[in-house]
Amino acid sequence: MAQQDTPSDAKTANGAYTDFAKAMSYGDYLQLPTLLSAQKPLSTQSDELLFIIIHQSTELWMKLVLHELDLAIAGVRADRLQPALKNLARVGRIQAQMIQSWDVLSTMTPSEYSAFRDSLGRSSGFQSFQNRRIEFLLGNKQASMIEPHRHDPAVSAMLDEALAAPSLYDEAIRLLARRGFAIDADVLDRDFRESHAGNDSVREAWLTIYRDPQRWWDLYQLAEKLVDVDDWFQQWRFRHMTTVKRIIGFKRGTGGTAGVSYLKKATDITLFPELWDLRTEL
Ligand code: HEM
Ligand SMILES: N[C@@H](CC(=O)c1ccccc1NC=O)C(=O)O
Repeated sequence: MAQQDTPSDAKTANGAYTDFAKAMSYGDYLQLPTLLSAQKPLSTQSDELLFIIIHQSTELWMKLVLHELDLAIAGVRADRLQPALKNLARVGRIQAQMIQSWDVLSTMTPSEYSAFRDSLGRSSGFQSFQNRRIEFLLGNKQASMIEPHRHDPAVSAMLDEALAAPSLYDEAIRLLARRGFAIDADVLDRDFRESHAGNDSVREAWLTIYRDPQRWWDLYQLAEKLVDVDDWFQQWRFRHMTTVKRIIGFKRGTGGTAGVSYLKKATDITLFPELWDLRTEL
């Protein structure tokens, strides 16, 4: 009987196994039937498949970004900086992929997109709950962004929790305090539902670190990883805005915002303000 559960050792000429009636195959492990049946264009326009795949692959990368950011936040909180730096380095490489994917999408012309845009209804990336959780973990907090998710209790609970929790940068600032830097009490104990506003005591701490990197090497490395993430996030937002401009011009967004002007405003967002400010003073 056990013998029936054992796959045969039948092989091709180059030694590859061929019997997957009983053994786990590549497609089994990766759930490919599920993954590859999730692309359901609503129109007959052939470019809609590109549109769906770009979004789905970005959402998969976002899933990994969230996984790595959760680990990085927990690592900084527990004073385990080296593993957290590794998580952040990986986030950076994923962001590079996400930025690169705008070039693939830009092969779609306005004529091609307008042929299926109507079938998107009110759906929009504005309603990406993974993107919103990433923004919250990185400290860009806006409670109203949870409203489009109120119809989904599980998603809104997840976003409520992320909104109320200290961000990656809040944890980095708490670490500075644990290392002996004089950080204002109202920065350490604040309402985390709001975005962090630039603060002199935090800027002074980072300045001290950048003036003597050798002495503060791990904090200096953390700061540069944070700047990488902020820089690449800004680049992603910028490419989103320019790609949208070339595909829909200045039309309103399906999500209800003014469109390009909304996205352009978002390119000004700075997640870790003191880390940018210190460069002028150094
Ligand atoms: C033809 C391509 C695209 C167009 C025309 C487009 C257009 C827009 C517009 C106009 C908005 C503003 C909200 C609205 O009113 O709809 C928006 C938001 C958004 N889009 Fe796209 N988008 C495109 C591709 C993508 C892709 C590939 C992603 C990747 C997942 C994406 C993710 C987002 C996100 C996360 C937001 C929310 C941004 C924020 O609130 O800060 N978009 N998009
Ligand atoms: N907001 C876009 C529509 C859009 O791009 C979209 C629609 C459904 C799912 C994801 C989308 N991507 C990003 O916003 C538009 O106004 O054309």
